[in-house]
Amino acid sequence: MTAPILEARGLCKRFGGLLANDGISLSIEAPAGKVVAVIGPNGAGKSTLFKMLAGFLKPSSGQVLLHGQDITGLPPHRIARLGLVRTFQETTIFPDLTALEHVSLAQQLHRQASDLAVVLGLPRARADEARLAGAARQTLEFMELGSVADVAARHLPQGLLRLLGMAMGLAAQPRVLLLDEPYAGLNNDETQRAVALTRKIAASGVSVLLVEHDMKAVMAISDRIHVLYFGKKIAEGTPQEIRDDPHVIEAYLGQEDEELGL
Ligand SMILES: Nc1ncnc2c1ncn2[C@@H]1O[C@H](COP(=O)(O)OP(=O)(O)OP(=O)(O)O)[C@@H](O)[C@H]1O
Repeated sequence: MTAPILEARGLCKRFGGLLANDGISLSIEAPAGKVVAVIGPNGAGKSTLFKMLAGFLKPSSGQVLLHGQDITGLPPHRIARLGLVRTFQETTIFPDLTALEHVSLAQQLHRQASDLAVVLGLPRARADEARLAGAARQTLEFMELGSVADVAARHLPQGLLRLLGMAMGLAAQPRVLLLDEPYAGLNNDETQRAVALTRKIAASGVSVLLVEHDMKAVMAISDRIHVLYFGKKIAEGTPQEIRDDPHVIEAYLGQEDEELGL
């Protein structure tokens, strides 16, 4: 049997007296290219889970496995090199750099030539430079950002900045891409565009794990959904199963800012 693409086993995170994640287990099974969502009311522990998966927080206990390899507690850059990449947030975007420069920067994570070879201008490093420049443009084209490649980030609207963040994640050539609230703050058209591009990413063979409050988008895009509530996982299933789950409906009752799209 092949190992799951990504697996969390009994992840716990304690902040003082608060158990923000209480034994969370989930897995993304092969084949690659699925979209899996983690939902839950505010404070349920979704961001904490994501941070542990990507190495930004050390679990109090539990394990994270990527393609069967234990990556628990590794730093984010090592996890990214192994293929699990969390998208860049707007705070990682530099106003004066162009879209292309952002993707090129993100690629540095995965450059094959050693830094020394680059400094010495060795042929292998120069060949790498050319290959990377081509790949950066391709990534922008893939995300339908080709026409704004040379536009400074300060001139890009929110919807395109979000796509640029995804393009930067893709530049690291992930096998699993973690998207943290990819549609938050986007208008309807921007959300539809971002959802379509998320699908395109998954169709290209990259497994996508996302945390999102926009239930309409989550229900439309997810193959599988995991629901957190006060640090515990209370449900897992297809969008239809989640919509019909009485525990989930109960957890969401009284939430004013979120709807299950029932
Ligand atoms: N660094 C921290 N120190 C102390 N408590 C924290 C820390 N990070 C998160 N928490 C707490 O852990 C709980 C879970 O927070 P988390 O951000 O993971 O929830 P969430 O589901 O992502 O919420 P939201 O949907 O509002 O982003 C909350 O009660 C939060 O206040």
